[in-house]
Amino acid sequence: MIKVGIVGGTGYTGVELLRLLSRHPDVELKAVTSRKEAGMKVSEMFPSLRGHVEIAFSSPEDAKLTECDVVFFATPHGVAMAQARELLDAGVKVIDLAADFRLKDPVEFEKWYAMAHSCTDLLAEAVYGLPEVNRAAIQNARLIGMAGCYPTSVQLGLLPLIENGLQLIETSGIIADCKSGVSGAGRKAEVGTLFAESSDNFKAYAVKGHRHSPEIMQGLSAIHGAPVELTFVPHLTPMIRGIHSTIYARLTDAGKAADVQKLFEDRFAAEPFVDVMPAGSCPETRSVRGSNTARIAVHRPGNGDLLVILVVEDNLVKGASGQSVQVMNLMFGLPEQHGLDVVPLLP
Ligand SMILES: NC(=O)C1=CN([C@@H]2O[C@H](COP(=O)(O)OP(=O)(O)OC[C@H]3O[C@@H](n4cnc5c(N)ncnc54)[C@H](OP(=O)(O)O)[C@@H]3O)[C@@H](O)[C@H]2O)C=CC1
Ligand SMILES: CC(=O)N[C@@H](CCC(=O)OP(=O)(O)O)C(=O)O
Repeated sequence: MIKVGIVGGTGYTGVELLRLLSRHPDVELKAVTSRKEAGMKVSEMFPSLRGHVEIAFSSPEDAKLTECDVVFFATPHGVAMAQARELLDAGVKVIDLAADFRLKDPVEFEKWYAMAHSCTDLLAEAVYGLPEVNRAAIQNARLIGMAGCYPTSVQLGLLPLIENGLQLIETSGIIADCKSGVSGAGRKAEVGTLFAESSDNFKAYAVKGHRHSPEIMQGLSAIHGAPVELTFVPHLTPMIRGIHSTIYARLTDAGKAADVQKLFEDRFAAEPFVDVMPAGSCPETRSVRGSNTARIAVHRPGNGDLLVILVVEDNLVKGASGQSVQVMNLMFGLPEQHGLDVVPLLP
C-alpha cells in the first residue's frame, strides 16, 4: 500500500483528493493536515466521507509526513516549496497542486505570484503534471508541479495540432475563452464567491493578464518546440464545478487540408481520460462532473478557416485532484485508472 499524506485537507481540492483516494485500492491515508481543524475527525467535517475516511486532521507540524511515500500539497501557492526539499531528502515523493513548480523561470514566478521562489534549485528537476504530454517523465519523477485547471483544458485542446512539428494552426493569435465554476476559487471566504455575488451573474476577470497565461504558453511552446502565443480570458460562471474552454485558432493551409476530427480521435484514442466527441458535438460541463475525463469537440464553422475547439473538464478532478491521482498512479507504476473509475454525475 502507498502511504499518502495530504497537506491542506479542508480545501476543495483536498476533500476531492480524500474522496478519490478513499476508494483507491492501493492507498493508505496516513496524514491529512489542517491548521484550523487539527484534531477534528475528517468525517465530522465532511459527512460525505463517513464510513470512508477514519482519520483526523493533524496540524502540519504534527503530521508525520516524512513517513509517507507521497505527499500531496493541496495548499495555496508558496507552501509546497517551503517543505519539498525536506520531504524529497527523506525519500518522499511530492505532488504539488499549486503553482510552486509549474513555471520554470523563477523571475516569471515572482512576477505572476508576487512572491520570491524559495526553492529554485528544484525547479529544473520538477516535472509538469500533465500526463497526456509528459507521461514518461512523470513515471520517473519524484517532484511534480501539477498543471493548473485552465491550463489543462487549453493544452489538451491544442496538443494534437502543434506536437510532432505539425504546423496546422497559426501559433500566434490563438484565443482561449474559458469559463470556470466558483469552486475554482477555493473554499476560503471571499466576497466574490458569495452566493449573492456569483449566482445569477457572469463575468470575465483578469483580462489584462492571468497567471495561467505564462503557464499555458510555457507548456504549448515546449510541446511545439517554438513559441506559441495566445490570449487567455477567464470567466466566472454561476456553477459550482466545471470548466468550459472555447479555443479559437486560425488554420494554416496544411491545417485546412487536414482531417482535424480524425487527428484528434487518433491522438487521444489510447488516452484513458480524454474523450473526443463525434463531429458536431457540444460537450457540456455536467457530462464530466465528478470524473477525471476531459471531453473535446472540434468545429470548423463558416468558411472553415477557423478552428473552434471545445473542451470541458471538472476543475476539481481532471483540473486538479483527479489528475494528481492519475500522476501518482504513474509515479508508482500502477494502472492509470486506479481510484479514478468514476462515472460522471447527472444532472
Ligand atoms: N480549486 C480548484 O479548482 C483548483 C485549485 N488548484 C490549486 O490547488 C491549491 C488548493 O486549492 P483549493 O483546494 O481550491 O484551496 P482552498 O482554499 O479550498 O484550501 C486550501 C487548503 O490549504 C490549507 N492551508 C492554507 N494555508 C496553509 C499553509 N500556509 N500551510 C498549510 N496548509 C495551508 C487550508 O487549511 P488550513 O487553513 O486549515 O490549514 C486548506 O485546507 C491551490 O494552490 C490552488 O491554486 C489547482 C487546480 C484547481
Ligand atoms: C474561478 C477561479 O477563481 N479560478 C482560479 C483558478 C483555479 C486555481 O486555483 O488556480 P490553479 O489551477 O493555478 O491552482 C483563478 O482564476 O484564480
